[in-house]
Amino acid sequence: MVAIKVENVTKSFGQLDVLQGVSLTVGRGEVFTLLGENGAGKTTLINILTTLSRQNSGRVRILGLDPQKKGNAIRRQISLNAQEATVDGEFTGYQNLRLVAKLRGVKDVSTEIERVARQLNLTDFLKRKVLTYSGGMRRRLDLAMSLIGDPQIIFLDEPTTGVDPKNRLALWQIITEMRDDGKTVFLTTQMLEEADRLSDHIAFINNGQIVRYGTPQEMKQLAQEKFVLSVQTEQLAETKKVLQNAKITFTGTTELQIEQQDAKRVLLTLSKHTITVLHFNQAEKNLESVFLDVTAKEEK
Ligand SMILES: Nc1ncnc2c1ncn2[C@@H]1O[C@H](COP(=O)(O)OP(=O)(O)OP(=O)(O)O)[C@@H](O)[C@H]1O
Repeated sequence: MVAIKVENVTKSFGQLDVLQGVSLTVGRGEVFTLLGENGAGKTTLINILTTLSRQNSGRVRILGLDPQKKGNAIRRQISLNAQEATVDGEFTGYQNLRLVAKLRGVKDVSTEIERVARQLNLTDFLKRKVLTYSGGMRRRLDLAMSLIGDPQIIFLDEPTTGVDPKNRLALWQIITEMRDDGKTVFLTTQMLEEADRLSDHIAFINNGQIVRYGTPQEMKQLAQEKFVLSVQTEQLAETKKVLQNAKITFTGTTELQIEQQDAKRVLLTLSKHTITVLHFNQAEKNLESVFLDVTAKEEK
């Protein structure tokens, strides 16, 4: 079952072509993560999917519905947790939740508030003004507001930005529970570890297009093979010079990352210069290397 279908969507702001033919499909009940550099167009796409903005061309379906024609029906079934927390500091947690519950037309408001407050561990704080909440508590309240009214798709735009590691782990747990509960979660994040841990599928957006798509495992397999070289500290400066002279590219400062195709040449060159190699191992593949590969290739 498909929750979100996007086909060839374009969006420009004046001369700026932000989305240049984006296509993607998100299945029901999955956590889907959109990754991309700052300004890549993630929020622009979320705004289109959540009926806040319209594409210039292309086709969008949310739960089979066209946002341009069935905006109200879609808004009843989705929620958006935008980058800035939308909670009102002068209200108590309970009042914030009640406001959203009323706006969403929830029938049994207090039962619904109890349900989401329990889910997000907020029950003890509901009577306090939000002004007195810590940042992490505000974020949890903000997430609780997204769960009111039992939406089928939850859009989370960088939900853990500015959240400390302990609360981040708690939010990750909540996102996993949302998925286990059958919800579809559309996530954007700058944190590659977050994408890796939570997602069923990941898409990279670059230059207005989806340039990679797959499971976290598949994405990591796409990373280029690299080798990590370490030499004695006193030979490090000389090693770098020797590699530069041999026109072998590397990254890193103490441990040097080398492209797979240069591996043999590195060992030959270093042995000619009697440089002692301490380690020369295959680098661990992670999402960061895919991200850097993608952006570097596009820049080239
Ligand atoms: N309403 C607008 N008018 C003009 N330009 C806009 C508008 N909204 C977004 N942009 C531009 O479109 C580009 C994409 O912005 P968007 O907010 O979608 O990026 P993003 O991937 O969400 O970035 P970030 O990771 O920094 O949140 C940026 O260059 C931004 O300045």
